[in-house]
Amino acid sequence: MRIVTTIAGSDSGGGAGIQADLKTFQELDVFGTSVITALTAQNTLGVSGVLPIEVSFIEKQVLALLEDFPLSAIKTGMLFSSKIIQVIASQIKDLEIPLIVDPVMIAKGGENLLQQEAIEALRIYLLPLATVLTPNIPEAEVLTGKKIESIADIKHAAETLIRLGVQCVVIKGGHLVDEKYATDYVFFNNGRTFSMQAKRINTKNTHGTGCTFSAALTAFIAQGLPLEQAIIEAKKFIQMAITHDLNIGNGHGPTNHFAYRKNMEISEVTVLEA
Ligand SMILES: Nc1ncnc2c1ncn2[C@@H]1O[C@H](COP(=O)(O)OP(=O)(O)O)[C@@H](O)[C@H]1O
Ligand SMILES: Cc1ncc(COP(=O)(O)OP(=O)(O)O)c(N)n1
Repeated sequence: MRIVTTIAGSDSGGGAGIQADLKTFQELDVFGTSVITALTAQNTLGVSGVLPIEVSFIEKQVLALLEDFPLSAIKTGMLFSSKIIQVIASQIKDLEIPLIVDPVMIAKGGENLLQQEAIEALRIYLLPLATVLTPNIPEAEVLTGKKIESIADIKHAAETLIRLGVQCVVIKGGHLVDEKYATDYVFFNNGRTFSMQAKRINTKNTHGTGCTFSAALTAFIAQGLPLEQAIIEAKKFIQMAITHDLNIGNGHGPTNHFAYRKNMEISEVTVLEA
């Protein structure tokens, strides 16, 4: 049994954050552990409160895991502050364990999940450690300081992020204006690049899509899938989860973490070579 961990914030509503990650891990047959960086009071309508955990206690959680578990992969999500980022980076920097960094910044409702002052810390301390970085378009814009309005801009953003030390970057296209497809763009530090195109599902229930995608990627990497295959399989997982979305709550409902295991419907993901 492969063991993985997620270092992220708790979503009381269960659709994103630690809860989405652990559900995804369970569905993909890896044993999930967690380090909670912050509590959020959250539901499908939005975030009504954020309570960061004391940095020394976050450090303690990481230590507790490292002294007992041979982790096969580590994922980070909501990290909230520069102090939290620095402590986590120094605790994991010498581990030779794949690191998947989902640079969570803003919740769907617009609430800040990462303080403004922490962006530089992400760039300096965490990105150089990342095996895979999975920004959405607004996150890629913030990390590179440049607006993204075209495929050429996506490519430039990826080049900038790779120069910061990231081995592979998946720029997710959920926020792109495209009625037909949800396309994600993948770039490796050896120059290899491809994109993944899937039918855009017309639904408001997309809470936690980014967390779920990166958690699935973490699980597939932990299972030993080659990186390229793990990324494509994670895209299939999220496509199924959105296709069979759950109408839970009154706002943006969660995705369906059960769908992939139940093999609910073959949902096509087309890989396009650059
Ligand atoms: N309506 C949709 N239909 C199909 N796939 C989607 C849809 N919205 C987002 N996705 C996919 O979900 C994943 C998360 O993307 P995105 O929404 O951009 O990230 P985040 O949740 O971090 O904002 C990506 O693979 C993206 O292409
Ligand atoms: C605790 C917590 N972590 C992350 C998020 C953001 O999740 P994401 O997958 O980007 O989905 P949306 O919030 O955009 O729906 C969160 N909301 N809470």
